[in-house]
Amino acid sequence: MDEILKVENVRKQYGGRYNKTPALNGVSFSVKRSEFTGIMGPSGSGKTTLLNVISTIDSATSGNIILDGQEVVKMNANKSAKFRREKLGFIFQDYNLLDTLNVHENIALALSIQGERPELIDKNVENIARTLNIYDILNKFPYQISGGEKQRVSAARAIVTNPSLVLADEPTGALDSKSAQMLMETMQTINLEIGATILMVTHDIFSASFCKRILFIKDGVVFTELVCGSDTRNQFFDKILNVISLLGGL
Ligand SMILES: Nc1ncnc2c1ncn2[C@@H]1O[C@H](COP(=O)(O)OP(=O)(O)OP(=O)(O)O)[C@@H](O)[C@H]1O
Repeated sequence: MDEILKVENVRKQYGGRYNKTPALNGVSFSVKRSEFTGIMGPSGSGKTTLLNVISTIDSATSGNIILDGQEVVKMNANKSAKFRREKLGFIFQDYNLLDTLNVHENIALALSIQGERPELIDKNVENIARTLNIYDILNKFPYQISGGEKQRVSAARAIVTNPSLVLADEPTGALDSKSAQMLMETMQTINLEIGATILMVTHDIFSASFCKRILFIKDGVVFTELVCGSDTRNQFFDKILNVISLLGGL
């Protein structure tokens, strides 16, 4: 497996000369193609900042980030908007679906913006909807579906463009435990069956136990990492719990 993402000694400081807040203090790690990696760490440890600098929503103060061969840190605004559209998929805690579009249109939007042919768009949307078990709700609007279904629609929307990397920030944060389990099974499907590379921030050990590797962030650096290897999900859950106890909780 080749490396799709390389994060090298990335620092991020918020504020000006007199009110500096260091958020990232030299983070380094890499992610291989088709890996499902989790990021865990205490509140304020820099997890969201890390996703934001990888996705060019925010700029790093120093360091280097290379995604699919492109240097992210030096991109100008025009290039980074195109980069986000073409290379990244996003799944947020609050879904971010457009209320005036139905499920099919929400999933199709990025492909329409890219100017894909309507027949191809329909085919892609329908294929993903079947895989993620949301085919029957394609004509419904976001207000007519459950939170769990909304999040599976967000997952479909995130991968319909076949992005190099899917970034998920607390995707199960607003879900009850049954919907959270269904979403994590969905994430596993897009990882194993579609081969999507996923980087997911979560506080939730159950959600994290679906990952193949967890990076633990503390005070803006990678403190340690755990690899699932041949562990069962329950064994991996226990190992994650141990590291979190060592960190003094999340
Ligand atoms: N826009 C900002 N301006 C100034 N400081 C910020 C800003 N965003 C984040 N910070 C600070 O940077 C640090 C890291 O924040 P970040 O949101 O990345 O943490 P986090 O690990 O995602 O936390 P949580 O788990 O609570 O969401 C914190 O000290 C936070 O207060």
